[in-house]
Amino acid sequence: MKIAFIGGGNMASALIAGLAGKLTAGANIHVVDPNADALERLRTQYGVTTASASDAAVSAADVIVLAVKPQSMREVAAQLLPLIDAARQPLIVSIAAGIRSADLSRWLGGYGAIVRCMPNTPALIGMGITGMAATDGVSAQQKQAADDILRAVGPTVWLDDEAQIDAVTAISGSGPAYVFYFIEAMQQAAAELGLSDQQGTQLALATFAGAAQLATQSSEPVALLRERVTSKGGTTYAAVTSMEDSGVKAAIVKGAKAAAARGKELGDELGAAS
Ligand SMILES: NC(=O)C1=CN([C@@H]2O[C@H](COP(=O)(O)OP(=O)(O)OC[C@H]3O[C@@H](n4cnc5c(N)ncnc54)[C@H](OP(=O)(O)O)[C@@H]3O)[C@@H](O)[C@H]2O)C=CC1
Ligand SMILES: O=C(O)[C@@H]1CCC=N1
Repeated sequence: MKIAFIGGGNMASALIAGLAGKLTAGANIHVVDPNADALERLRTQYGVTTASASDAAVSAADVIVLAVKPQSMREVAAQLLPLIDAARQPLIVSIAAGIRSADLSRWLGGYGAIVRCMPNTPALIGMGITGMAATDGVSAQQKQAADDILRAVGPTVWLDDEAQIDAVTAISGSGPAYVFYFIEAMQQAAAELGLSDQQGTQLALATFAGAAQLATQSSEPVALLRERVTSKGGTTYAAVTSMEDSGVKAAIVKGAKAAAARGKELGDELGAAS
């Protein structure tokens, strides 16, 4: 399978790390990005081919992954339009937050074979997760190809309704940042309680990894696992009560909803701008 990436930034690099040499040889992956340094790094690390602008190798691809910022998608679609071989109908996979398939299709002259998806950066170590939605013009074979690509970096979750991608973005697309934010808070607390940076980081990271694995492997609800840590009148009770009093859970729910709303707003703004 020949795959072309338009945009070779953070998320494309994470996907390429999982794909190259696994699903397909690095030489079958072509990356287009204006940044020479980013392209040099991708060539050296994964053996991909590169170009500073869309070229014949993009036309020859079976799958074209659009991995540029949402604000660049319309311009990228215009650059891509003359290069798409309508007879071959390559699959277009968009990972951009907010951008709806209907708008992308319109920018590509009514193109039908589009899968919209929302991966996340743990893809870099093969531990991503991706929400996906296909348009009606996507063949079963193309849907399988999109699934193969994203499954190379973690599980995939297919959605019946593309609008749910904004919710996926709010939970797993942006989610790694919330987890890092919580880890940063744990690191700060460790330092303020007198532990060294190295100790605080080791304790916080192992606690996150252990708790996430325990929750993944357990058949019991996460709330019950939390209760098991929480002895009556003990330290955890003091911590969780203080966090509840500070509205931590409500703030996290509100934050995730803000991410979903921003996804929808991006779609409205950038789609309406066409
Ligand atoms: N980062 C994440 O965790 C996730 C991101 N996404 C989505 O992935 C997309 C990319 O995000 P991310 O990787 O973080 O962004 P980056 O800014 O890291 O990468 C985008 C890259 O595309 C380049 N670019 C801009 N215009 C063009 C063009 N016309 N042709 C080719 N390349 C171009 C940019 O160059 P320059 O910098 O010079 O403009 C940049 O190197 C976004 O739409 C985002 O919503 C989805 C899931 C998770
Ligand atoms: O912050 C963003 O807009 C992108 C989409 C999900 C993660 N990063």
